[in-house]
Amino acid sequence: MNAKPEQDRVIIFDTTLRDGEQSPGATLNPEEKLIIARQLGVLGVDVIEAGFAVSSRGDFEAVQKIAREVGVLNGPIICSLARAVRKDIEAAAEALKPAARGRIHTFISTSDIHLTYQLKKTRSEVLAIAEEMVACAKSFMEDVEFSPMDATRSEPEFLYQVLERAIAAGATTINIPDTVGYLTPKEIEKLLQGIKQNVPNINRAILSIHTQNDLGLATANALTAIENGVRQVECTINGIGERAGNTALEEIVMALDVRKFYFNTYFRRSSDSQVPLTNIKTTEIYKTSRLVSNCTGMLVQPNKAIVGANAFAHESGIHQDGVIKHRQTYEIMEAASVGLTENSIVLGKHSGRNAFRTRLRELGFELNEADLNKAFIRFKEVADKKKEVSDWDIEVIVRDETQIAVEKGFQIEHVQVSCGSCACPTATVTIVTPEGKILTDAVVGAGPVDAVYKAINHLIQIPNQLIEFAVQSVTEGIDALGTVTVRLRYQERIFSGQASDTDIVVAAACAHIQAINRLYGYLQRLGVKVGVEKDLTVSKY
Ligand SMILES: CC(=O)SCCNC(=O)CCNC(=O)[C@H](O)C(C)(C)COP(=O)(O)OP(=O)(O)OC[C@H]1O[C@@H](n2cnc3c(N)ncnc32)[C@H](O)[C@@H]1OP(=O)(O)O
Ligand SMILES: CC(C)C(=O)C(=O)O
Ligand SMILES: [Mg+2]
Repeated sequence: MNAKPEQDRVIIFDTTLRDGEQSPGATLNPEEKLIIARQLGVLGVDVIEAGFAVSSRGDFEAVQKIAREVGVLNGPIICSLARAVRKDIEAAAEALKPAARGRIHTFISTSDIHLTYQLKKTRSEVLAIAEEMVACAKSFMEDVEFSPMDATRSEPEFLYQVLERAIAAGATTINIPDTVGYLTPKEIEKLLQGIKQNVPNINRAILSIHTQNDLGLATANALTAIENGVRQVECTINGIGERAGNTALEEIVMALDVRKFYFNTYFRRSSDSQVPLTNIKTTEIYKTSRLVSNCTGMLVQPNKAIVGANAFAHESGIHQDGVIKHRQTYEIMEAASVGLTENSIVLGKHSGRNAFRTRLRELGFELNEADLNKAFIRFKEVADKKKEVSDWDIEVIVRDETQIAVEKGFQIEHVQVSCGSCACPTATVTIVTPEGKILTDAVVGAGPVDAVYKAINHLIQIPNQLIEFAVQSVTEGIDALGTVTVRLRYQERIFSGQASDTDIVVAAACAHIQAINRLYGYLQRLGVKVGVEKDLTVSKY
């Protein structure tokens, strides 16, 4: 029995934890994935693609944990990706067992370029595999999604045949991926009309779209797809994903919200209906965006629609004049609608626990007593250095003090640099190894951060190449918290770290050690011995 397609709203299928995690360097451990999945649940997504269960032990564990803890009754559907390969489908089914509602998403390419060069299979072989593997997934669960990879470069007649067979074999959702981000909106429209006219059983499945952003058209293409009968959109927070990323959840959701009257006409409802077109709690968008950025180390560009730092900022006099006179002269949505708060109580060095806890609650953080105490101590330290502690500062403090997500490993005990126009930048760094050894080294570098990184690398002796270093001022003013993001390369893999402090050299050291710890955890899982135990300057102070 196929599911009855839902026609009156858009199903939000979040793939931050699968396609989003395919962004180079955005690798998440199971604990981090669980933290994000919980927030996606609060945000109200309909489906969480939690990972690709067969791809690694860690991803299997992540899908299973999310299925157990987030995939509860009335919670989101939890999904795992699987190639059209029996062992992938079995792994997905096993990992999804604890979910109240699970979904297997299986896929196989349909374009000739993929068939010839990647799969090395004929069209008739792919047709048979698609049918057989959808049926295999169906033998484990009712909810099965099928994607013809590279659909948008496939020969339409062959695509129609594959889709018809997949639906006949039990696919309840048919997803059309623009895998390489190639089509324009008009072409998306033509493709979808062709599918609706030429796949006789298409009405038995929910039609879905998955758009990549290689030409910057992902959101335009997904919205066009909605106008053409698509009722599920696959998207990611902040638009992260393979290469240039996927369509951003926040863009789709806010377009459907802000332009509701326009989009209503494509649904079975009156054009002035106020009923939301998605189930998303839009006021959770901003917090989710920050969480994903913090966990993945993928910075959000300031001019990013909806969640960028400038998205609600007005710089020029004419715009400021207009907004002061009447907000809607230059704003099409309220900052509060995506969860940006306006401060009424100013938090600073004289604030107490109650004000701090109240603000945390307003920002959506419910901390246990121990975490609250840790965060409060850090808050006081920051408040001693800054006039005013903003919401962004608080968010960073909560992240730094309460996230257990980052791999445990080396810790920075002490960082000191001496530099200046007449001095050789020199860093003295003390670290504590995972075994509790205290190691100190002093190194000269091209600049203070370079000296710190050289000292850390010399102490830890895990080969790595720094490929990205970015400093962002989290808040305004000379006393702002600075966030440093680093990316390290080790062989083919990239590891990221992020940390904040009013001293950017300290933030840089902490971000570097966080990335190193992720690399260290990875090497440990592979059983690779690292060189920290070698002969070094070891001192106790
Ligand atoms: C467009 C997308 O986003 S697709 C999802 C991409 N995501 C990922 O690849 C992340 C997870 N991937 C992985 O961990 C690994 O690639 C694994 C575990 C899936 C497979 O690893 P390996 O067995 O070592 O294969 P490898 O990655 O080298 O090559 C992929 C193989 O799968 C085949 N393949 C690719 N897609 C499919 C598919 N949808 N169905 C069946 N087979 C497929 C390829 O033809 C190739 O087969 P071959 O080894 O016989 O030539
Ligand atoms: C696995 C599929 C849906 C995908 O991510 C793509 O084709 O881009
Ligand atoms: Mg994709």
